[in-house]
Amino acid sequence: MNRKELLKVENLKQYFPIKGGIFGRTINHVKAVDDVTFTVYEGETVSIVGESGCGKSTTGRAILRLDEPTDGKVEFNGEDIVSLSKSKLRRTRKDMQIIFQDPYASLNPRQTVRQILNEAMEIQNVVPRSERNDRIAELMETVGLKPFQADRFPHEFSGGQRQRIGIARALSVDPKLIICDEAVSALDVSIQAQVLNLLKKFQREFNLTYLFISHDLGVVRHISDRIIVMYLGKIVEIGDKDSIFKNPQHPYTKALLSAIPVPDPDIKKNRIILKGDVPSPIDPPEGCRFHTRCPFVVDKCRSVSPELETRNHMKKGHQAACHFIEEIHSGEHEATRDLRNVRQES
Ligand SMILES: Nc1ncnc2c1ncn2[C@@H]1O[C@H](COP(=O)(O)OP(=O)(O)OP(=O)(O)O)[C@@H](O)[C@H]1O
Repeated sequence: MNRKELLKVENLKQYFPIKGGIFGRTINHVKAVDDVTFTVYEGETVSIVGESGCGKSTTGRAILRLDEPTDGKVEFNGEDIVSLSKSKLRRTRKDMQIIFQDPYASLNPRQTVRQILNEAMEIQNVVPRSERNDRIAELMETVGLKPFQADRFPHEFSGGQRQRIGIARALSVDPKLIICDEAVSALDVSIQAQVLNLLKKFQREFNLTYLFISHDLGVVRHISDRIIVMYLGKIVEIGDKDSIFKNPQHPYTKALLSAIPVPDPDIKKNRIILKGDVPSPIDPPEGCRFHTRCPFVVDKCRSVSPELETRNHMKKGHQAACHFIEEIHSGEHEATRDLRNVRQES
């Protein structure tokens, strides 16, 4: 089946300047996103995962041009987003919505829900004024709220209900893509499940595409078709959900997954504890960015940056950026050999 490419991100870079000195000149840059390329197909959910600070949110913001990207290309529905004029961008934004982690911070506390939804439709000019109240009642019901609650203010709702309002606002303009930036992270687990199920239902009903940004691998496992793993501004692995969860290739992905708690105490996991902290994105390590924390590091990793690639034992579309994917997989990497020898000796 030929899937339609809805979003194409190519060599995206987002460097934030650091100003200093008495003249406030740019003295350095935070390389928050550094040469990121991926495609999102219509109707799928692609998640971006990784530790705090790896560049997930920055990627989402750069795609929407909430921050102007430093370099690279973002193509949405065949249109080059980066070179659009402000007025054309405003029109295209109708099709690309974002839901944030904290719905309270993103909803104007002085507006009723009706005003909030009205404003979204007004800006995008999607529903004639005379039909807006009907549309608002319909939207409220769609997200599991009562139409009369539209005359209440955001503080009169619970966290889960507020997130439903955030979703209603995104849906009000009939978008194609919704970027969910830690959209359920602040909610209780049971409410999280409700909101995730709602998002899945809308995806089927309205043929929506999601770019789902989250640090929570449990949530990501539930919602994703494909997963992108980021480390220090770069993609280290990309693949469909099963490939990533059942057959992770990059040592960083293996470490992330090994840290997920297992409910059954009889199941023992080989937890990979990463040494040290994530280095600064101002001065990222040479070669492979993960080498300072990698249990398999050898000299080559310190100088040569690995490309994303697929090896024979990997499924089509599954790529990882590590020089030693095959050796680690087969247990022939010198670090795995050393570990085995230690085990045999003891
Ligand atoms: N406007 C900005 N100016 C300077 N640095 C920024 C800015 N926005 C983000 N950064 C830096 O860019 C890096 C990536 O941040 P980003 O928020 O994208 O990470 P993240 O993976 O989404 O993590 P989190 O889940 O904690 O938000 C971090 O080092 C952050 O401090």
